[in-house]
Amino acid sequence: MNTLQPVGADAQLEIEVRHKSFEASRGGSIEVLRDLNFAVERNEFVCLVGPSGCGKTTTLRLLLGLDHSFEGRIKLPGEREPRIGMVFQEPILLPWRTVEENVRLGLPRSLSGKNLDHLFDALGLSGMRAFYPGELSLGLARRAALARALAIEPDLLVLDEPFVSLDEATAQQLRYLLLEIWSERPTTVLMVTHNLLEAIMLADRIIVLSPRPSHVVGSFLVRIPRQSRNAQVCSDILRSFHEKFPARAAT
Ligand SMILES: Nc1ncnc2c1ncn2[C@@H]1O[C@H](COP(=O)(O)OP(=O)(O)OP(=O)(O)O)[C@@H](O)[C@H]1O
Repeated sequence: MNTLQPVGADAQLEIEVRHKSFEASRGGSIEVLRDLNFAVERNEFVCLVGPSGCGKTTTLRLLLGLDHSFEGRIKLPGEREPRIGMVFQEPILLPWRTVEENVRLGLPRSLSGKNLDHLFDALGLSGMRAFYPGELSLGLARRAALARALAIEPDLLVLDEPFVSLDEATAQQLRYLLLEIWSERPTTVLMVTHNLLEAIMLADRIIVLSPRPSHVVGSFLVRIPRQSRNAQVCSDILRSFHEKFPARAAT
């Protein structure tokens, strides 16, 4: 059984899943996770990568409390009820509410009067606060979903391929925006991605999962400061990543 990945004493998030399976449609069960153990430090940005179908989204669903049928333990940040911001592949916005209303809906009472000018501005949404989701491109809808996740000042940000199926220029712009906002107010982030270069650009650490039943194969620390991670540096880091995870790097 592999142990928790060491992250120091300040672990904010601890995942210890002994076993998680689903009923298979043709009978029997599919074991998805077995002894999946890792921790994420306070304000650490961690990307989770692994082969398709290995259980990344399942892991996020367990930690979000959307699925309770598993053996193990999950420790979330904070002593009070943690505030968790989440962005999934599909930006789930209420179509009958404006962008601003969608963002404000999620605010806890203590932040209900919050001035959101800076956030909308930083995400390039200032002119679209009164728009309805149906009037937004996918890229803008993703920005609105990010705004909603960040507005609550989350203790934990959970991102499931938030930039997938965007054109590369839009995706890159959103990655920069995310980093800019996150640098102003760092928080603990767990993000699933298939894009290793994206993980290298954003993460402090990349956790690599095995095929099903999934466990942690290892971690890759991205030690170079983010401001120095230009295209050449990222491709050098990618080479080191592939050297460390030759076969398992496929995502
Ligand atoms: N509700 C469910 N019922 C049955 N099987 C499920 C259910 N949800 C997920 N699975 C199965 O569990 C496995 C893991 O799914 P999951 O979506 O977590 O993988 P993933 O690593 O996020 O995949 P991808 O990278 O392709 O998005 C898959 O084989 C999937 O078919």
